[in-house]
Amino acid sequence: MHVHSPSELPEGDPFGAATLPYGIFSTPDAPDRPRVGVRLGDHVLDAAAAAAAHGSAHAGLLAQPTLNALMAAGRPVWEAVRREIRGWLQEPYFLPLDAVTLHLPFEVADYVDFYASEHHATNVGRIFRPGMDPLTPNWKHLPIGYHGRAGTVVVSGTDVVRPQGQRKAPDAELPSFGPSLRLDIEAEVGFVVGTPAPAATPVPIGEFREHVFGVCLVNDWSARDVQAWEYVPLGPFLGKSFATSVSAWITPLEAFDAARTAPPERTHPLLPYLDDSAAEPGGIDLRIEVRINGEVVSRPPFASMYWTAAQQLAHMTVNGASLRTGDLYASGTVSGPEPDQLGCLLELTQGKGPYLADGDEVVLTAWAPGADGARIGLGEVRGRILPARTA
Ligand SMILES: O=C(O)/C=C/C(=O)CC(=O)CC(=O)O
Ligand SMILES: [Ca+2]
Ligand SMILES: [Mg+2]
Repeated sequence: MHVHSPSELPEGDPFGAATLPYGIFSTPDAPDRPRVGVRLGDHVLDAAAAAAAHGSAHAGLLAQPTLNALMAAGRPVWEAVRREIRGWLQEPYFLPLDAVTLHLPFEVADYVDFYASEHHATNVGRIFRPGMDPLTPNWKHLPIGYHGRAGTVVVSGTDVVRPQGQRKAPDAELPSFGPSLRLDIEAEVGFVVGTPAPAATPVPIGEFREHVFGVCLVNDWSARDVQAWEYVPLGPFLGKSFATSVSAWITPLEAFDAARTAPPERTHPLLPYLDDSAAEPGGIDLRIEVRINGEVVSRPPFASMYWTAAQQLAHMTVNGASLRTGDLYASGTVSGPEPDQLGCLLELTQGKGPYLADGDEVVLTAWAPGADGARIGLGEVRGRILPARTA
């Protein structure tokens, strides 16, 4: 039942031979045998079958139901496997993408969400804290983040039930309980940790590549009414923990080498552990598109992010916190300087709404320039809102 991949992909296909993202798939005839697949165009390489047929030393890693074993194996193995996969692209181990089921690609260990877009932080600060400085005094000195809920990270295509909770309108005397009336999206880019790090051994900026396996798209669904009432003084909690969607494909970090770009100029001196002036350019020129019910509502530019993923990893571990295979950290909402580059409805509607309605479907896509005119895609992250389950 395997087929050959298409020998020619359309020019500029974001899933060409320069991308080759990893995912976990199963087929209808073997639904309980999820395994590693690699996307090429609109086909999936059955990497487990190809590895077994070739007697690859990595066949065991590719027959797993999650990417965690491969991710834990470390960069030399990641590079060896990628070389092997390139050698299998002309072979008959492919399945049509629409004939497989895609699963959550890795077991999420911890989930951290940052707040790294200066434009987003400024806009949200103005809306949530009018009359105060929109950027808090720490913002330019450290990448602000919070710990999210790893167990509610879901794969693209999973429906999202409208959350319920406490919310209090500014003019109401008391809080009330019910379905969120301000359900929002947050367009973000996620980084997936492969190589773990023991406690008390901070990961310097220069070691980012040794630890980060790949990149995905993230939609950090946010109930703004719940969030605005609950977050003082400890930050986001139930307003964001009900669901976080990730793409089914994890694109290897090195696929973005040609898209590396310098982050915006730093306006404040950085402590040495965050100083990236001598490191490889930490930004990535990823262009995101946000669609709601098929219509493009925004094009957030990831290159505009103030804090880089390498700085975020250095900051996450500088206190001695360990890293585990499967740790996911997201960039924070990606918003650019222009009104059509904002990464959430809170900003796109200047806090006035409308927010998501039941039945709305949100799709995030993104691509970055590769070498020789290629496009490097991130897999889409798709989610539809289902009505709240009220009693
Ligand atoms: O500034 C606030 O009070 C709230 C900020 C957010 O909701 C943003 C958040 O989750 C972090 C991010 O995605 O940038
Ligand atoms: Ca977020
Ligand atoms: Mg979330």
